[in-house]
Amino acid sequence: MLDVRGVCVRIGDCTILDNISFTVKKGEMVGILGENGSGKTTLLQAITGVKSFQSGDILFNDEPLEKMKAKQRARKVAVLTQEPSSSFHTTVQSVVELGRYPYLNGLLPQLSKTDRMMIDDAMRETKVSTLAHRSMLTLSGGERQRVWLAQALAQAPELLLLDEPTNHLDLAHQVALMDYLHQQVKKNDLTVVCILHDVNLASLYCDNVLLLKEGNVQGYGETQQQLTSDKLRALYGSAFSETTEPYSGRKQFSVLPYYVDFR
Ligand SMILES: Nc1ncnc2c1ncn2[C@@H]1O[C@H](COP(=O)(O)OP(=O)(O)OP(=O)(O)O)[C@@H](O)[C@H]1O
Repeated sequence: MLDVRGVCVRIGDCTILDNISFTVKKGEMVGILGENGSGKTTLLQAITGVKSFQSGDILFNDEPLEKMKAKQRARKVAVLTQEPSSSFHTTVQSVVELGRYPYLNGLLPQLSKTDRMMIDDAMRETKVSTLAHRSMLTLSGGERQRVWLAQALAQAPELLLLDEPTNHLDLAHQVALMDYLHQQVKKNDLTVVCILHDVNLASLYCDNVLLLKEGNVQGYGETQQQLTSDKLRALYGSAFSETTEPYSGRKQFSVLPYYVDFR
């Protein structure tokens, strides 16, 4: 489905991404992990065409993404960025409705019954229906985050790219969001590529993880194989202890404070 081949991004003399390659299959959930400044957002921006890359290819179902027309691409790929602009006085309902824009045609486009149904579904799933008539300016950070997610879901993409989607969310909403995405991946074959700072959420939910360090791939593959305390130490420069979550059998990590002698 998504094939990133040898992508390099340079800004001035600086190499931000160096020869990045990985493949994501339909119906997979992939986490991108790495320290601040390692190039995670730049990679998502290269995939969405916001940032140009100097070499390499990014293919979606064997077609170069950058050659697709904007509307065609928006029907296939939706993006939830880290800080979507929200400094305007518009209602939650209108923001989510914009998710259907790639499907509208004509000079005076009208939402169809299907469009309305998809908007309602997305708002219900993200629990923002009761906020429909509120101005975006009056929402909390977590509520706003859920509205942007509703917009991305209303777009009904095949591939959903998320930059730190659990940012601003409390623990219950983080798990609810990840549960929902996981369900969409497993039941509806949605493909998700998701930047996460929470290694434990990545371990619980992602099929594969991509480990990025200073613009290079440190590892890519099955989550439980990639996530080890040694690899995390190399990735983040901090020590981690490892346990197994008894119900899912998945690894969980604690970052160790300096006063713990872990050697
Ligand atoms: N326009 C630019 N000019 C110069 N450097 C840039 C530019 N855009 C990004 N960078 C640098 O590229 C590097 C990667 O940035 P990026 O935002 O992709 O990191 P990230 O892994 O998403 O970080 P974070 O976890 O902090 O969000 C950083 O060092 C950043 O300062």
